[in-house]
Amino acid sequence: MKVLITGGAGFIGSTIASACADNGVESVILDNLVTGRAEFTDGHRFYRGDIADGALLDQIFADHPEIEATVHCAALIVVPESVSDPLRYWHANVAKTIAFVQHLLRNGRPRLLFSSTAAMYGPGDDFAVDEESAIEPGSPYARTKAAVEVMLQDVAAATELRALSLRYFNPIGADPQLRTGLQTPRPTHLLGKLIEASETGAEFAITGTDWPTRDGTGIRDFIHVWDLAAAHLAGLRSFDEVVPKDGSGYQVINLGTGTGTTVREMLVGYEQVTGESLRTRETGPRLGDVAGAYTRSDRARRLLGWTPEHSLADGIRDSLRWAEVRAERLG
Ligand SMILES: NC(=O)c1ccc[n+]([C@@H]2O[C@H](COP(=O)([O-])OP(=O)(O)OC[C@H]3O[C@@H](n4cnc5c(N)ncnc54)[C@H](O)[C@@H]3O)[C@@H](O)[C@H]2O)c1
Ligand SMILES: O=c1ccn([C@@H]2O[C@H](COP(=O)(O)OP(=O)(O)O[C@H]3O[C@H](CO)[C@@H](O)[C@H](O)[C@H]3O)[C@@H](O)[C@H]2O)c(=O)[nH]1
Repeated sequence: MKVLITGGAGFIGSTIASACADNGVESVILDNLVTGRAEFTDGHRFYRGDIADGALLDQIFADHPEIEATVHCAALIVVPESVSDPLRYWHANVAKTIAFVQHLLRNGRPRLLFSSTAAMYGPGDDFAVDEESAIEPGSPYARTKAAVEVMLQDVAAATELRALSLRYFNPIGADPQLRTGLQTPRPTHLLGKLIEASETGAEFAITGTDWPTRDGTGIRDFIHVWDLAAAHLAGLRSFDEVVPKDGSGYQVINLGTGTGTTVREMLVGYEQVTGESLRTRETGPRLGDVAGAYTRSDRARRLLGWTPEHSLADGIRDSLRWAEVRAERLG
């Protein structure tokens, strides 16, 4: 099998490409390198360019008529940036994805897996959400993802397009073989900040201690990126059963572990893995922060036959291993 991966030079897309390679699925990567790294495409066929470039897409499909499906990871993903520059996000994530879908249909490529986000769920009573839970995206970034989902559903109902939206919870870790990982040197997410605190000896700030969670701190569902990649492989292999030709042409699946982990629990987990004790301080929540969510859905298991195999400790360990080699790998 051969697949097109947009955003395959980024964190998640490159991990999916590695998982595909390990399982006999060939990847063709399309990425404009706005945040991605050319090094991450090593070993794969790589086209540097934009998802909205119709002539380039026609060329790719002419060069690779065997491409059976597309994994669409390309997007801008920084939440605060989406607040300060929403037009850039709507253009990059929505307008360009509309153009991209037009190019797919023109080239007769109806199968699409879309990288969506659990950040679009509204706050539930107990933080556990399934695919039918209320969609209340809290940022322009999450709204662009929700808008693309609605667009895909409409287009799938009227054309040959068939789309599977995969709503990721919070990815951590790296490819266990460390071929790729998170490319940013100064990540702002929880685990990145824990690693930074242990590297620099600075205090780790617990941002938000008044949420209605079991210990007052934010709660998330941390999913190992290698498990996420495995779910895409399962989605590619079972695509025609999961999104059958004779149905609505659209399906959505949560990709999380089903376990909620609070910030304090993550801190304890980190200290257990490293044997370190971090200095901490407590502050108010970050701008735009939410209490958080974890999945309670078994749809991924039922439809994809997929269950996550990596523990929280595995994710912490692989993030640490990648942090050690990142600079030397990326220069
Ligand atoms: N990382 C997360 O926490 C998270 C959570 C939920 C969903 N997602 C989604 O997963 C996908 C991948 O995220 P990531 O963490 O790997 O981000 P990333 O920034 O590492 O990867 C995105 C890739 O897309 C490329 N790209 C962006 N716009 C493009 C365009 N117009 N044409 C071609 N290439 C383009 C970038 O160069 C980059 O390589 C995104 O769609 C994101 O919204 C990520
Ligand atoms: O130094 C820190 C960093 C984070 N947190 C807390 O940790 C929790 C999780 O934060 P983070 O790891 O940033 O996850 P999210 O808030 O869910 O946001 C991330 O995950 C989203 C969904 O995957 C993406 O859309 C965002 O871009 C990405 O920042 C929150 O309660 C934060 O307040 C701290 O206490 N201290």
